[in-house]
Amino acid sequence: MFKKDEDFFQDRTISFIKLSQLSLPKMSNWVSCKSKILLNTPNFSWLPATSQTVKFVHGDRTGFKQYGDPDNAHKSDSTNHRKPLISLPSTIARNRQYPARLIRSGRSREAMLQTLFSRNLVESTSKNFEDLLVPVKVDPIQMEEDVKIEFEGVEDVDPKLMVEVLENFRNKEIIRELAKEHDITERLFGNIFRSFRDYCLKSKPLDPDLKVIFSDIVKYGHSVDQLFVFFLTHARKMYPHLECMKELKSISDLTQPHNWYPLARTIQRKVIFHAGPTNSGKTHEALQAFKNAKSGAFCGPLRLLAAEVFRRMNAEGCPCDLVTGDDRQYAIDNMNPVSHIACTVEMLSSEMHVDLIVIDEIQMLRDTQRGSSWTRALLGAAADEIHLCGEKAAVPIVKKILDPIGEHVEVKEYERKSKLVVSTHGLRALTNIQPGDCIVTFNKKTIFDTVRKLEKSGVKCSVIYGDLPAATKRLQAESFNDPNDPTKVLVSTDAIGMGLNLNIKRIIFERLTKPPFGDLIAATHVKQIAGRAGRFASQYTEGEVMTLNEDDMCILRGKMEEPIEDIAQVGIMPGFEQVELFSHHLPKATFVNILEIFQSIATISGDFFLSEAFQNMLKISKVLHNYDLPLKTRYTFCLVPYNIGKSNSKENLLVSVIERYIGGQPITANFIATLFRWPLKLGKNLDQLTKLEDAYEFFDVYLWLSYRFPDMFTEPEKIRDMQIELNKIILETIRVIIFQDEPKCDDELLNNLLNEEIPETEENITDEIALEEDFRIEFEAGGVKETTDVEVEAHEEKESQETNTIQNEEKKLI
Ligand SMILES: Nc1ncnc2c1ncn2[C@@H]1O[C@H](COP(=O)(O)OP(=O)(O)OP(=O)(O)O)[C@@H](O)[C@H]1O
Repeated sequence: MFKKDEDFFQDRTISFIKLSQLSLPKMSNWVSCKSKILLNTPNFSWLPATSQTVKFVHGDRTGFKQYGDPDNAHKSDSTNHRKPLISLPSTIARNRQYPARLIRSGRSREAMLQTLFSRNLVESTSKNFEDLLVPVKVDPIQMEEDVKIEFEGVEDVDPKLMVEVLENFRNKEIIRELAKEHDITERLFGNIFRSFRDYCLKSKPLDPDLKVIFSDIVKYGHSVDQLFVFFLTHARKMYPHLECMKELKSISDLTQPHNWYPLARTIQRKVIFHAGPTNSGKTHEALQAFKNAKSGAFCGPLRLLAAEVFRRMNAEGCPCDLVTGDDRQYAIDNMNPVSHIACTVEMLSSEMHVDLIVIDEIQMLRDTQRGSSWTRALLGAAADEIHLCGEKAAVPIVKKILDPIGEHVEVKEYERKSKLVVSTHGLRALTNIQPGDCIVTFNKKTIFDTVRKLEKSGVKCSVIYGDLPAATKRLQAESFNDPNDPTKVLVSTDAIGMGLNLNIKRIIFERLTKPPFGDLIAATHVKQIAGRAGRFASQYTEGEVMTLNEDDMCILRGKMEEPIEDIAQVGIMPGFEQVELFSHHLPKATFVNILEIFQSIATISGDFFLSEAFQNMLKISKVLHNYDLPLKTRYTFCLVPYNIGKSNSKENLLVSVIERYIGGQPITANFIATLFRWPLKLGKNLDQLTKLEDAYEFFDVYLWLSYRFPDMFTEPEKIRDMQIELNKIILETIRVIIFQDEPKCDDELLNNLLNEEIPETEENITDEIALEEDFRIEFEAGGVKETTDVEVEAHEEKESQETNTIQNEEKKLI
């Protein structure tokens, strides 16, 4: 923002909704006439550098005239004596993913999350430590009359005096401090004291040592402090963890993860960081070193990428095996492993010493779900030479993490090999699509809507999105890449963002927001996706990036210019050894309890965060809670890459498999076929397609388990055959949906729920009218068109009906 702009805001204390580099004033500072949004300021010199892309319009109430040179717009304004009119970027205004009312009220994303938390839609992740401790009941002694005689000789103390003594004990400051030193927190102290008092007052007889202490305190004025030893013994019976708190804290100390990898710590590793933007040849360079090494491992972020390296290495005369969670392929055979492997990062063993290891897309360290796998690979890779490839933003954190080990990081910087330009305009209409275009959206329904429109006008498309089986993705990518294939356009989610080499000429963002909260996508993400255009050595050597809607171009420019912030924290996850040690110290605790206690007392330094994968592990551990399984088996099952989320059917599938496992019966392909009522039928809509994809995902889970429990998951080959069959069904279903059926998948439930009521203040209503106006510009296959007032009313009517439906759904849910 310009200096003068800051002054402007300081004068007027206006608050902002920050949209990347484009800062808009709070909606209350925009006023609307019926069909336009006016900026309620005397001038608009405040607009930030990216403002040249904001559409400046002025004129009458119905027309939208655009100034070619917005920098001079204020001059026009001064001559015209009219307030300037600005249309909001349509990503914000048109996109219902970003709840309009929240934008209008200036409420933050945090506020949205709070709403979700308060509705229990998002689970709170970590519990208070004390909430997790289940006290063991310590009952007062109740002995038979004849046994009591043995203890006679020590005088009974008057219970009233005992109460007094206990009260003094409880209220003494030094006692509290002593308790704290033994890890007895205030809250535990209260619980323990109540139980201890009951024990002292109700035990018949009270054990003689304790009786003597009470007697001495009452008769001879001894200090109540003498009770502490008995209190502590009682506390440790109630809360066994108090006896090993030091050990538990030390096991859950995650501040020095480099010490978890003894083999890597015996090697003086040479670390080379290939840093640069996408398509700068980083991976290519690292792969040259990989090929020339005597032995090596390549760790990629995706199965597809690992498989690509596996194929490429073998084709280039470097024998290489493939190891992913659910697949193994060999240059020779499984009895003769070769010295090079390509694997997914999760599969890298820290107990295998090789000459050289490549860790691709190292910036994934910051990923909330999978980041811990990169941290593990970075610290645990047992090789003489480590090659890291990724964004420059990861260099400082990598150096910081490796510093305590004394490892120096040599940084090699790269420039993008081919040109990538941000277009001067948006695509405006699907009719302007060209061969080599890739439309990127973040919603499956939009993918199919878009493909249907394109196919209707004779444009053949490939489709790629995250849930699509890897094999289907590969086939779709191959069709798009093949110059002899009629498929010329790709419609995809951000699933293309990493590693895949695709023959893309232009990346076209359908929108720049991402479900479920409708956040604007981060600059790093935008650049990563945009970088797929114009790959070096591909069919298109120059790439271009644009948005579908003209109005979103300003945001895109801002994102492409935004510097990428250095990574501040990386993911971390405890290993089996730590969980095992915990369970050794807390033999009576359940596995769920062990994980929860671990999470609550774990110490993590500022450079790390506990991976969200830990939450998934916790979720699966709750599903397995009632089943009797050895610790290691339970732990392995909990690591299964299966995001059960809130899906009952996914949970039931897992339970069926576990029950059979516990019953000692092998989990055969036949059993799986029965579970799914195989053969599966062709789907006709998005819901049915999702079910087919879920089935494919479960087959992947089977394959994953078959490598861990080969004696029980006995028929991986048959499952692979079923996957091939299922892949055909999925491809055919996609075709059916595109050509015949209307998708029936509703918009994200969460988004609907986010459109919660906000008090209808005058300010909000004004803003609402203003925003609705912007919905008038809608993208259609025929291009940008202006809507008439009648259409606007019809649109408003529809919106209001939708709101009622949403509110009814909300009520039902609540
Ligand atoms: N020196 C080179 N000679 C031939 N081809 C190259 C060379 N450098 C890069 N390439 C090719 O250019 C494409 C992009 O290179 P590469 O994948 O190494 O880039 P990158 O910087 O790792 O990008 P990303 O981070 O997006 O994966 C690949 O197809 C690669 O094979």
